[in-house]
Formats: sequence, C-alpha cells, structure tokens
Amino acid sequence: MSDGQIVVSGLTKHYKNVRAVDNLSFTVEPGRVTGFLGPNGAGKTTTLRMLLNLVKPTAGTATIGGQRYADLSDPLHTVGAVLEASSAHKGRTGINHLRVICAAAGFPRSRADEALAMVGLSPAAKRKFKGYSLGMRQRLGIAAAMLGDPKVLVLDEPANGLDPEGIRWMRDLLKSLASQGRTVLVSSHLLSEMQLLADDLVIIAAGKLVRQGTVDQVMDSMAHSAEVRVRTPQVEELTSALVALNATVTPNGEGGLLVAGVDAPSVGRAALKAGVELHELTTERPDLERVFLELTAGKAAIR
Ligand SMILES: Nc1ncnc2c1ncn2[C@@H]1O[C@H](COP(=O)(O)OP(=O)(O)OP(=O)(O)O)[C@@H](O)[C@H]1O
Repeated sequence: MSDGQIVVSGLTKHYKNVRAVDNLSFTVEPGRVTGFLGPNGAGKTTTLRMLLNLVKPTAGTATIGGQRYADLSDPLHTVGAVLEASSAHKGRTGINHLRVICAAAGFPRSRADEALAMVGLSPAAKRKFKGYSLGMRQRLGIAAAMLGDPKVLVLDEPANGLDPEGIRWMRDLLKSLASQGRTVLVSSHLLSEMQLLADDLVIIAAGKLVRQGTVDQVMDSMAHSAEVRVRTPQVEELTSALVALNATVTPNGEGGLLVAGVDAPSVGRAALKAGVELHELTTERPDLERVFLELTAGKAAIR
C-alpha cells in the first residue's frame, strides 16, 4: 500500500431526503494531480469531508495510506486540506495567522515564513487578513494546509474567486507539489480548468461515479460522441446510405450533413459504395465541456 494513496470504497452518505454520496469507489495516486469533478450538488464536498473525518459515512470507507483519517498516527503531517476560502481572525496579520496554527500544532515557527513564501504572500505578511483579497485568502489557506509538510493535499474548489493569473499560479503550484511525490486531490465543477491542471480525473454526478482515469482516457471516452461533417451534391442518396447504417443524419445547409453514430471512415466507405461524390469529410471534435455537462446533467437535482 502506497504511503499517500487515497482509496474510497463503497462510500455512502444519506441525509434525510438526499443520497449525497451513493456507493462511491475510486483511488487517488501519489505523485499526480487528481481532479475531482462534478456539477454543483454532486457530492464532492461531502466526499472530501468524509475523507477528512468531518462527516460520518452512512456506509463504506475512505482511507489515506491504508488508514482512515481518524486512525492516522500523525494526521497533521499526513494530510493538508483547504475546504473553503480560508477564514482567519480579521485583525490578525497573515504571518500571525500561520504562527498561531504552528504553535497549536507544535510545528516550528519558521514553517510559517516558509509556507507564506511558498504561496507568494511574503510581501503581504504583515497586512491584516481583513485587507486580503479572495485570491490572497485562498493562498493563505494553502499556506496553512502546507504547514505540516503533508504528503497528501486535499483542496475543495481552490480556483474559486481567482483571476486568470491566480489560476495559473495555482496550477503551477499544485503540479510542482505533485511532482515532489505528494498526492494532490482537487475538486472543481469546471472540466476546462481540470483539463489543464490534472493528470487523472474522477467524475461524479448525483453521488455516483461517472468516469475515472487519466485525463486522456476520460477525454477519449467522452469524445465518442464525435460527429462527422460531410458535404455532397447528392444529399438524398448519402442520407439513405447512412441511415441504413443506423447513423443519425442532420442537414446542415448547402449540401452539408452532420452525422452522428458512425466514424468518418464509415461515412467515406458508405459514400463510395453508394457511388456518392463527397466534397468534404471531417470529424468534428466535440466540445468536451458540453459532453461533460450532458454526462452529468439533470443528475444533481433532487435525489
Ligand atoms: N448537512 C447536510 N444536510 C442535508 N443535505 C446535505 C448536507 N450536506 C450536503 N447535503 C446535500 O448533499 C448533496 C451533495 O452536496 P455537496 O455539497 O457534497 O455537493 P458538491 O458536489 O460539493 O456541490 P458544490 O459544487 O455545490 O459544492 C446536495 O444535494 C446537498 O444539498
């Protein structure tokens, strides 16, 4: 069993009327950034809270390096978490906020300075928390999570409230933490953001697993809904040849057709067999954000 591997197995949380998490199983590997994706209400936060022993599961387990969070001998050095935009005493400076945590957790005071430098907040060390922007608060939250130099980092929607430069900074930081061998689990509801950040993806909807794999594997599995764009002066003949293959054919104007359910080579072969002249034959890459929304659509409502 690898040190920082996260294993979620049959994890379930039922609230009175809601199956927030429903028999969910997946693994998260060290040395990689794993994107935990799902629409609002999919059950991401509830899953992360169960992993961190903040919510008691109805059934199933979530372990880190083979142990439940509650059984970890040294949880503060094992897991760092940022579950919501960091909150701190409003009148306290950034550096003092971290020093208070160091004192309570028994970490050396110098870790506060190191962690603040790591998130690029040293210039604002002596400014009060109430003057911090949302992006600075996110950074301070990450600094606090890194104080114990943990092997595993868990972040719930860390890009929320960040501007494009902040998002790029976050991406570089999380990638470099993973390249040091840490396990980095990051939740988000935006596929586009995770495509750039993550090595692996776990997609859930309505508390259930929808897809898991490397980013390429998941994208390939979603890209099956690719369409073929074709143009011909013999629209009727081609349409009937394609319908005979169970393809869905949608006229696209000026001899154009959008074909779903078969790939481009099949369209070309069908055209050749039917003696149909083709003026264009292209695979349309699907908009993966749209496919992601379709995969998870309507599942986040009442359960
Ligand atoms: N304490 C609670 N009591 C009752 N229902 C809850 C509780 N916590 C969460 N839920 C419900 O469980 C479901 C999953 O919520 P959760 O916050 O885990 O989803 P999420 O994927 O993190 O969503 P978001 O992206 O909006 O944060 C939702 O329907 C939510 O309303």
